[in-house]
Formats: sequence, C-alpha cells, structure tokens
Amino acid sequence: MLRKIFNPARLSRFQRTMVTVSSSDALVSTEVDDKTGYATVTLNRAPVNSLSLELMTEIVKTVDELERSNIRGMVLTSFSNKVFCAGLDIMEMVNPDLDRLRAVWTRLQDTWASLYGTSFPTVALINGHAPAGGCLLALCCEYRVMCNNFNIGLNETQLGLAVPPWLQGTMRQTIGTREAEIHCIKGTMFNSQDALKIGLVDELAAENGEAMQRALHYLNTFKQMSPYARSATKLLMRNKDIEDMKRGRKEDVERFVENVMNSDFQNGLTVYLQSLKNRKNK
Ligand SMILES: CCCCC/C=C\CCC/C=C/CC(=O)SCCNC(=O)CCNC(=O)[C@H](O)C(C)(C)COP(=O)(O)OP(=O)(O)OC[C@H]1O[C@@H](n2cnc3c(N)ncnc32)[C@H](O)[C@@H]1OP(=O)(O)O
Repeated sequence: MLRKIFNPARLSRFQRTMVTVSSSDALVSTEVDDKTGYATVTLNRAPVNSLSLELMTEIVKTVDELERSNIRGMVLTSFSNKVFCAGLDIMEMVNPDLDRLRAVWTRLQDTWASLYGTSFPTVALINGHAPAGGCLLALCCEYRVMCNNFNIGLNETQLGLAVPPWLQGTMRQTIGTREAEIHCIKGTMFNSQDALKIGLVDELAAENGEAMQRALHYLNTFKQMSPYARSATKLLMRNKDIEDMKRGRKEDVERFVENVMNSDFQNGLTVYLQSLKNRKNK
C-alpha cells in the first residue's frame, strides 16, 4: 500500500502559501522559492553537522512539514562548504545513557525513512565530506550532486560498527549488489571522482553554485510530469524497504546498542577520537 501520495487537489493551497522557515540559530533552515516551489534545506550544526539526537529530530520535523506543504522538490545541503555531514555524532556513542542511545538509533531510522520516503523529488547537494551517516543522508535522496575534492562512503566497519540491513539495501540500489557488498564490508571512502565512477553520486560540480544549478536541473525535469504518477511510482518502489525496516526496527536498535556498549568498541572510539584530534593538530 502507498504510504503517501502527492495529492494534486492540495496544489492550490501550495500556490497560495509561500514560505521561508526557521530562525537563524536553527539546526536546520529551510527556504522555499515561491516561483519554483523548491525548498532548500540546509543543515546548520557547526562544526561538521554531526547527527545528534536533536539534529535528526529537526530533519524529520522539517521533512514532515515540507510533505504537508506540498512543495515540488527539495535540495538538501550543508551550511559548510567543507563538510556535508560527518555522520552520527560520535559523542552520542561515548559511554552513553542507554535510553538516549536507543533514541538516537531510533531517530536515525526515522531520518532514513522520512527522507527516503518523500513524495517530492529530492537532491543531495554534497558540498563537503560525507562519511557514514553523511553518506546515508545523501543516499536517501533521489539524486546526488557532489562538489569536487571531497570524500563519501559508508565507512562504518572501519569504525567497528556494522552497517544495518536497511542501509545496505539503499547502497545496493544505488551502486549494485556486488559493489555494495564489497564496499560496505571494506568501509570504503570514495573521492568525488571515484564516487561518480561507481554511481554513488550522479554528477560532479566544481563549486556550490554549479552544484545548485545541476540540482535544480534535476528537479526541473519533473516540471511537466504528473506529480501523482511520479510520486506514486517512487513510493511503490521504496515503500517495501521502509516497511521492512519498521518490522525489524526493535532488533536493529538492540543490535546497535550491543555493538556500541561492547568494551572493544568503546576503547576503539577513544582511540578514534584522539586520532581525529591529532590529525587536526598536525
Ligand atoms: C546494527 C548495528 C548498527 C551499527 C551502526 C552502523 C552504521 C549505520 C550507518 C549510520 C551510522 C553510522 C555511524 C556513524 O556515522 S559514526 C561517525 C562516522 N563519522 C566519521 O568517521 C567522520 C569523522 N570525522 C572526520 O573524518 C572529519 O572530522 C571530517 C568530517 C572529514 C571533517 O574534517 P575537518 O573539516 O578537518 O574537521 P575536524 O576533523 O577538525 O573536525 C572538527 C571537529 O568536529 C569533530 N567531529 C568530527 N566528526 C565528528 C562526528 N562524527 N561526531 C562528533 N564530532 C565530530 C572533531 O573531533 C573536531 O572536534 P574538536 O574541534 O573538538 O577537535
């Protein structure tokens, strides 16, 4: 069954309302162009948009609001021209409170489901590095435009984390089964050129302005198309994955908690954090 379908009857409401959302200190800011109906959603959590519980909650809320406002497309990007999103906030996993840790993973599942299941078209404008959870956000979008000279990939295994089945599935759909298996297991990070070659991203751009033009070009390809047929087809393709994730979500949370609470993982995390700091001090 379709979870959400674009409702053409609501279009007149959309044409009347027009929007710029969120305050300057918001973790996520949204601007909607009233001529095109395209929203630009900017992740705003300095320094590296790491996914804390609060940031993920804001992403889910934003996508839900946009779904209700009947926008015609969305570009997801970062305030920083260096990091799109650094993945899960590592501090959420250091000696965590168990209730909060469960909430973090549950919210990551929600973030994946809401972004992956939008009725409107979505483009990730990847204007910086996108490891792990950053790559996840990009994979949820329909189309990916990446600026040159950055890295992207699911490097979880390099950090001692298992990649959950729902995210493996999204990777498989994007780069194919064989490549997804190899690169999820290895935890490969790709530079922009290699990401394009393997199909992890769809286009490259020299800088942000060009990337935005390419993103808008993708959204414009749907201008003359029935929004109903477009969104119904997308959701018919994606809804089963979302239902599957929801069926297994409790076990998935417990697997994550077990993974994170393992003492080897906690020790590895301390070393990893230190290595990030050392790299910075070089
Ligand atoms: C069923 C079991 C399931 C198990 C779950 C597994 C996978 C599911 C997939 C989704 C979840 C994935 C897990 C993750 O996402 S773990 C996080 C992975 N992320 C990384 O490894 C990235 C680490 N960061 C970097 O490589 C770099 O910071 C950078 C993103 C390339 C940016 O480099 P640069 O611009 O040079 O910035 P700095 O390195 O100086 O960083 C500035 C500042 O930010 C801190 N920081 C960086 N990344 C994170 C982070 N992810 N969380 C929290 N904090 C982060 C960094 O330590 C610096 O802090 P200080 O200024 O205080 O030193």
